[in-house]
Amino acid sequence: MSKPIYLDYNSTTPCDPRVVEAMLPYFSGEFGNPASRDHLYGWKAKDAVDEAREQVAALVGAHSEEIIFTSGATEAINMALKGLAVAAPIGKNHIITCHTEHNAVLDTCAYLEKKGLAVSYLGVDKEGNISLEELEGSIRPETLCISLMWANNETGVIHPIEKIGHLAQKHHVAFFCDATQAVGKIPVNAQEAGITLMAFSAHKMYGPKGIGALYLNKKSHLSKISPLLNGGSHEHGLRSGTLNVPGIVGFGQAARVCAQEMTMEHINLVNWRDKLEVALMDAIPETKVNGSANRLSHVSNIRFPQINAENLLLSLSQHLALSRGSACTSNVQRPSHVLKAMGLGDAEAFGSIRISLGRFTKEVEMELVIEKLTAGILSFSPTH
Ligand SMILES: Cc1ncc(COP(=O)(O)O)c(C=O)c1O
Repeated sequence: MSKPIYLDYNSTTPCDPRVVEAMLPYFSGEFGNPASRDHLYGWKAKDAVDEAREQVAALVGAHSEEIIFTSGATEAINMALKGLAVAAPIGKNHIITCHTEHNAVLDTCAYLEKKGLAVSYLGVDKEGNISLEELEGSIRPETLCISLMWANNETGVIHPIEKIGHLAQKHHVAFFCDATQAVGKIPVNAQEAGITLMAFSAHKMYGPKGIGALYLNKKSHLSKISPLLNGGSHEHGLRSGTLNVPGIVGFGQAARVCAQEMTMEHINLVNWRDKLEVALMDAIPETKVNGSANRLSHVSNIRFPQINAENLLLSLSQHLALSRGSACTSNVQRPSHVLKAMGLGDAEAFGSIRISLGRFTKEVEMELVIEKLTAGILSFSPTH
């Protein structure tokens, strides 16, 4: 039986074969610990980590010493927000974020609220955009940090990052950005965007799972954080623990390939994504794209009238691997908090699916996707 067509690249991406090839020697032959300073095994591992750090830094407009390796974006987000809160000067105890952030940010903010910090949550309009006026009006003398994502994982909607960075600098507030869905997909330059700290993850950009990074702008006094993990003083004392050398090498290789190929990928994916949307809107009346204005080229969050996305995707699962939004972490079916924040009702949110294309999507697959989706949706329609 052939595998279903994978259309869930925002959840995770397959490791690029070039990434796997680069990683393989570091599991057994070159197994050294980069912290071993007294022999060749350690030196070779350190050289590989140094090179990968440079590759990752180059992709995001950073210097290599500004990259701290973590186990993924969730850890980097916790490290940034909790680390800032612990290291904050007395009286700096307010964070500004947004209702449409990933749960890694929202849950960390909820934790910090329980610890006594104040958090302001910005709303979004029906396209998923924040208001810069609301953002600036929310900044208080005690504001420690603005935490806003680069691109949304459910809709692909892109925030005006440079303008947010400018506001943060104007008011001397740290700007933490969850750039997990943007890095490797669109040009990201943390320094030019005025970002103080930034989280991202290898498995969203054709690298391995279990490795990510936190960018810390070394020039900014606002980037001071306390570590979550104490131990061997790895990563400038900010993230102790023996480094995941194969993962780091894979991350570096993934960054190198993305830097070379992301512009071409964008051109293909935006074409196919748009064709898909037009075909679905033509075939099924009242089909609407959620957050269509300014978004990543490979993402479509689309809603159909009178369907239940969970049932639809289950019925199509033999042919298509699609998702309802963010990967489900519980058995409870709740409407997407992102779509609700954009003003959708429960039924509209439950009737929405996320299609995310990627590097290994083929143009010839699009016909089958359109055919299967259209037939599936029409078979659920009560008038059919
Ligand atoms: C926007 C965003 N932030 C954070 C994360 C968490 O990333 P990781 O799986 O590397 O912890 C994800 C993954 O779904 C994401 O999409």
